[in-house]
Amino acid sequence: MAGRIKSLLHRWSSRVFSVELDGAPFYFAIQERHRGEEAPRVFRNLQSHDRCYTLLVCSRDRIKTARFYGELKDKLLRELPPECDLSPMSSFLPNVRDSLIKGYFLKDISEGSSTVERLLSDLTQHEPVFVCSYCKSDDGQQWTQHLWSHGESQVMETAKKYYVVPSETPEYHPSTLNMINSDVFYSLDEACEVLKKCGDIIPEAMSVLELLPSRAESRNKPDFPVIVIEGLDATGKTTLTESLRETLGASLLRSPPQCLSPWRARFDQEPPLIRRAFYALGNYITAEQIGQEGKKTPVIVDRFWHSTAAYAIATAVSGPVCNLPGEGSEVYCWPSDLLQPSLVVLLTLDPEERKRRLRNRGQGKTNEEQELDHNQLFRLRVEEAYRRISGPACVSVDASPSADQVLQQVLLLIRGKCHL
Ligand SMILES: Nc1ncnc2c1ncn2[C@@H]1O[C@H](COP(=O)(O)OP(=O)(O)O)[C@@H](O)[C@H]1O
Ligand SMILES: Nc1ccn([C@H]2C[C@H](O)[C@@H](COP(=O)(O)OP(=O)(O)O)O2)c(=O)n1
Repeated sequence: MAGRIKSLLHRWSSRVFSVELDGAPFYFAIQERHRGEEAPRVFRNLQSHDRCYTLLVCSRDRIKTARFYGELKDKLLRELPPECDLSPMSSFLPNVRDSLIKGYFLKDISEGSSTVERLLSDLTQHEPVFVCSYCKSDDGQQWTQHLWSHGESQVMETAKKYYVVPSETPEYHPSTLNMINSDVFYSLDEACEVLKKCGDIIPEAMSVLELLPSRAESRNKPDFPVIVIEGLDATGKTTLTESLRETLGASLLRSPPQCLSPWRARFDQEPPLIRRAFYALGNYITAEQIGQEGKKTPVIVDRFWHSTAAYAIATAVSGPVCNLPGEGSEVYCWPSDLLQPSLVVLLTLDPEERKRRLRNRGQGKTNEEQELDHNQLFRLRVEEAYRRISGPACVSVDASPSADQVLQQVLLLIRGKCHL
């Protein structure tokens, strides 16, 4: 049996299930004996004839799993009767790294069960999906969970029923358990491995790999200072980086680099695992260019690893800032094989002023940038993740004064730190 499937079933009864309803997670666990606990929140208000299912996506191939997770949602929305409700869910072993398995929680309040059950049964036989169904116990108070048999692994546990009980909010938000090398990459090799494995399904991945430096550690340590400018969209990075280039006679680079532009939209459609590996590789290509340019002049860089990591972390976690990995977590550490800039400046801006600048500029935005607009919590998570990244940490600069005042402020910082 494949490793991931084995680990799913091994300690099955130690797993916690998290269902996200209206943006808030509800946790439940399973146990063999009926101990009289009340039913978890997600099951209250349900009638005996309502049917609930969890669908967990898990296979030995993590690329396939990541892609199928997205495809499954489209398939379910297309094929399920309209009386079905679908919410994101996950299952994990509390505080155990890489134990998170993502899936969907399905509530079916339609009259007949056959369409849904046929669809789910078909999925368990042919796709990397594990299905559990839930029934009200004989006394009408408790809910029980049954794991369905599965085509790939011939699960033997199906006869066993478990009682469903509420579970406490875990110490670490479940999404943080699988973050390292799935959402954020800490070496060129780890990110490359993901793209290599996608080569046969995404031919563009091979073109990206061809652009990569052969080795990560910069063979060309820059002689001149390297200054990175970070910040959310419309905080003034383009305006500032261009002024810095002129004032300092510097080279201006960006991440992702220009040479990746033809493929960016393609990778933006992919699930986080693949998309984040693409952006991570962009930083290594930019680092190579910094090495070249930094022999001749100071280098200004418009976005770099802070952006890659902050957006990835903030997207992987949902809810308020307290769900982020704690300050000082290894998640925020700079990759040891990536060139370290001399200074990283984070432009900060009041959300209303940022919106005004966005409106004035009036260009198209990435989905993530649109998300920043109408999802205040997401914006707060990105900003906080930026601040928590270390090695080098960023220095915040208020970007609300005039463009010239911001430039002067940043020049002061550069002169203080980089002896220019
Ligand atoms: N300090 C500033 N004060 C007022 N407007 C600014 C300032 N800096 C930039 N802008 C304007 O705000 C908009 C967004 O700036 P831009 O440099 O394109 O941001 P980014 O590159 O971070 O997306 C542009 O229309 C720009 O002219
Ligand atoms: N070095 C980088 C740069 C951007 N990204 C990702 C993070 C966000 O999803 C987008 C933001 O990029 P976008 O092009 O919208 O930003 P600008 O308009 O250049 O300010 O790209 C990244 O992961 N790594």
